[in-house]
Amino acid sequence: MENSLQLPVIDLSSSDRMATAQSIRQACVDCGFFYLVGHGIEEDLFKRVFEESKKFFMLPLEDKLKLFRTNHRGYTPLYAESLDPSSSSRGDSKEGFYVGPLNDKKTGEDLNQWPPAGVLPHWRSTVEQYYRSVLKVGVKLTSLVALALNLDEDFFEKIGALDQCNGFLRLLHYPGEVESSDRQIYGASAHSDYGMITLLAAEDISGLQVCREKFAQPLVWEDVHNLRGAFIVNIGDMMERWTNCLFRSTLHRVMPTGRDRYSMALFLDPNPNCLVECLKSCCSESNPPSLILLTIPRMNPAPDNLSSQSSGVHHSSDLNVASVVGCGFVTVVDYVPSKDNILTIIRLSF
Ligand SMILES: O=C(O)CCC(=O)C(=O)O
Ligand SMILES: [Fe+2]
Repeated sequence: MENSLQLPVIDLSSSDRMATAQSIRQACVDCGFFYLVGHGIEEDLFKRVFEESKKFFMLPLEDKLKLFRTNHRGYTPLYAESLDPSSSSRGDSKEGFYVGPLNDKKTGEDLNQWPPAGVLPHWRSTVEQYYRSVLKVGVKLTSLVALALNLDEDFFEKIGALDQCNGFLRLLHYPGEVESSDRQIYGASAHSDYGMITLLAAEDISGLQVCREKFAQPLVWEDVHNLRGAFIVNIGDMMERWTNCLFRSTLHRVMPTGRDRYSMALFLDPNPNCLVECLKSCCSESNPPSLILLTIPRMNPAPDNLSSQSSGVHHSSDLNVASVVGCGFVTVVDYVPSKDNILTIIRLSF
């Protein structure tokens, strides 16, 4: 049964930071999703960046493919990925364009790819302006998230999570017309996001759904509607891990609506060198850390086209986690294959 979900509204501009932090805590514990208003980004900037995004996706495929994703930046064509590898669909019916950190502080180089200025003259400046603005909002929000966890507001900065700020902006286009198929087609199949927080801006077309109980059967999906001018914010897996599952990294997906849909997601990920471990304030003797990280040597050869997968529940044929841990109830939460090892994050139920 599909219902509509009323998300709480958080005002980033409120002067009562403690009250705002408390509302964020409630939202993250209840559902892991909320609307963010008072963020200070002008409507005109959203409008301009959506216009540029549409211009890019309207280019001939061969031009877009010249910017095919490398270094996690650039174009990903329709059906190129499936966020839920267990789904039987042919791939997600969406195309995207990733923009990473604007310059690498270590090397000074910009690894991003940009459409040629001769083709889209305002593209780079508009997208860069939006990237900087939304990243600033995201960083400001992390200080409130820290307060919401009874931590110092610069906690995530102090532990290095925000070093060389690892924000990835993804422009997305879900075509209105999808191939006819006897299999279910998803715009984005069920997944949770990997990082700390995600800030999503979507045009006024629905399609986003969340499932508040990712381990329930059957899964219940609820529509999330757009709130004009607001970001839809959600908690990612790393934040769930920091908080010992107190803050929820909620399963979500995008369904085709029959109309073209454009959205842009900023994924604020922790710096890759930052150790994400259960916060002291989120565990105790009676509430031990419930997510455990295991590195298991591979028994089967790795496929050539490895990509890390992390979301929802994954089952792997070449590992038997329960026997490794010797514990009755084990759910594989994340599953990150590499050439020689499988990094697996499991949830223990005692
Ligand atoms: O486009 C949307 O509404 C959601 C996109 C999303 O969930 C993602 O890319 O992770
Ligand atoms: Fe997502």
